[in-house]
Amino acid sequence: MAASSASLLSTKPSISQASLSWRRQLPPVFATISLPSRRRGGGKLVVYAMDAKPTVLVAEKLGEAGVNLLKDFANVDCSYNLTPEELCTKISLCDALIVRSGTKVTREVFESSGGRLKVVGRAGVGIDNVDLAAATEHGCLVVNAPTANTVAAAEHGIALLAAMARNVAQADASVKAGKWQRNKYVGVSLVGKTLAVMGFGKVGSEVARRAKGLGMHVIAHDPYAPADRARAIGVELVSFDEAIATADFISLHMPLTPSTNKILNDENFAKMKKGVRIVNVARGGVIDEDALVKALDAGIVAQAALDVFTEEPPAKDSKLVQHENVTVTPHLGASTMEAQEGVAIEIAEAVVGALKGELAATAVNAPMVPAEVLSELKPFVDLAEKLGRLAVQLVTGGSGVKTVKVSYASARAPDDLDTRLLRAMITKGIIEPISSVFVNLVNADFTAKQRGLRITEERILLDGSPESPLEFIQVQIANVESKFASAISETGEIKVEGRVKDGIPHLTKVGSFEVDVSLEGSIILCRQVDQPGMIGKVGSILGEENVNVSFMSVGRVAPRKHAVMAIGVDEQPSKQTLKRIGEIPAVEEFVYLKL
Ligand SMILES: NC(=O)C1=CN([C@@H]2O[C@H](COP(=O)(O)OP(=O)(O)OC[C@H]3O[C@@H](n4cnc5c(N)ncnc54)[C@H](O)[C@@H]3O)[C@@H](O)[C@H]2O)C=CC1
Ligand SMILES: O=C(O)C(=O)COP(=O)(O)O
Repeated sequence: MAASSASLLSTKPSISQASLSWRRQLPPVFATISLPSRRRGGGKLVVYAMDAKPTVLVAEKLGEAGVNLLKDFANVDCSYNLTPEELCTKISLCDALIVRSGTKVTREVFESSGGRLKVVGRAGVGIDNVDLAAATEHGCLVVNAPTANTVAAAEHGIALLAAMARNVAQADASVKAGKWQRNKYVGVSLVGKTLAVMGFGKVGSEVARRAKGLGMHVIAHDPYAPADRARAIGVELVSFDEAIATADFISLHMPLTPSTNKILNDENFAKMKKGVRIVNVARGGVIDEDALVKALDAGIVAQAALDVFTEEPPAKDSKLVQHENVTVTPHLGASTMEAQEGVAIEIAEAVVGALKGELAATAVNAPMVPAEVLSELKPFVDLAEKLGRLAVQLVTGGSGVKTVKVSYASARAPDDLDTRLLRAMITKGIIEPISSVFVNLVNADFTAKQRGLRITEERILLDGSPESPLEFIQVQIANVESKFASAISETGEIKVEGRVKDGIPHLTKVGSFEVDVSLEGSIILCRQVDQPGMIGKVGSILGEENVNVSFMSVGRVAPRKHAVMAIGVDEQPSKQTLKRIGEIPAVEEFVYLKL
């Protein structure tokens, strides 16, 4: 009697039963793929032998501990330096992909995966190299490892700050070239200088803390950071203009987004103090690199220390890289032994968890639902999908399935019930039976919007003890006709309602008829004139046709008037069986619904 359950990341059809996992069986063959690329001599790439385990492609160097964790659960293919074409070719055989900043996970990658790719793990923080919109549209979860390299990045920022101020890199090159230029490489002191930290998140605040230790006066700009967190480490949050105009040193720590793209540009360099020094361990794209070269040449910017570039690696003849007042490193911020081990474990755990169907705490493009909330909601997740499936199968015509109202009846306070998961599963239940797309937690809202399906949610507040998160869920589809007229409620919508009883989802209302049938197997709904012997008649037809009945319930308006009988069946009845049921004189209408 295990409840079959919806899969959070499942492809269609949902395979798993009694769990939230979605593992797919893979064909037990070797795959040999011709590569269009010139590299590897245009040869053939043997991908790997496959078994029932999922396959994880690790496309960039990942710490050993992480790879070992992955191997316990999956086939792991470590293939580095793939061309975009090679990546697109391989990806159709992979369930997960792990990258760092050096791999562009483009829309083509998702399109080439043919729906198999279920999770992209970014072994680090910045996800600007992953096309998130495409991932979401393809129902692919993106997870990152946001904490394990924070200190490494902050330490690298401080290393660059000090190295720049004291010309360490330039002086080193000069000594190695046989020179001894003590006067040329006189530096500037850090103590007492103002450092503006742009982006006061994890890395930015660690940089600020360390810079305070060096005796600097630290200010920060971050439109979204709480002032009390800054105050707690003695940092004042200021406006963007104030930060760049008053700083002796500027250290960049914001993500690359459309609003931070080239945020340091001609206009903003012009507002800076002459002789300002800039450190960038965030993303190259936050600086307009041509504008920086101009500002360096004009002496507005005295020096820059850069770990990141718009194009990586930058062109060999890049004026910026070659500039004598610029110190560069090849995107080393996260590259410490410790950080790489930490990041590898963090991402491997997140990817394995996602492949098991668990919700990742570091999901970038899906709601994060804490484990305890998830386990509480699990039977309702199943109920939600099944109600969606039932409701949509009752539709026969009208203006199309466009407006769905979901009501959640609960004694919990409204902000104590996270309905995103339930909404996603109702959407899955509604869309999948009538289309070829697959829907999961990641792409549910997107898919609904794309199909013009409007899902509104309302809460029905109940009195009583809020032990269970929900009493019942109602799904109503408006402006449609039903193939089972009795499913239309007094207000004109198709309406189904369900509850969870002993952990099993039950259908408890169809239109205005109360029924009670567990949502397992499939269901026959039958409206009849309420009279003795009906249960026996239908039951014996099903018995004669070898269809096992798991549940039967009758809901009636009043004795001897109309009743709706809900019959749970384990097997799909043949057309002949259904015809025989329809021919029972008292049966007014009936419908067979697949769960
Ligand atoms: N060079 C390297 O190897 C590494 C680079 N990074 C990069 O460092 C950056 C920061 O990483 P975390 O601190 O972990 O991220 P985070 O998300 O903790 O912090 C980013 C902060 O930037 C703020 N922000 C967003 N838009 C802003 C704007 N327009 N102006 C000012 N602040 C803004 C956010 O509110 C947030 O507080 C990211 O770009 C990340 O990719 C991180 C680790 C290693
Ligand atoms: O975590 C980040 O955002 C980084 O920039 C680190 O990049 P990496 O993993 O070293 O390629």
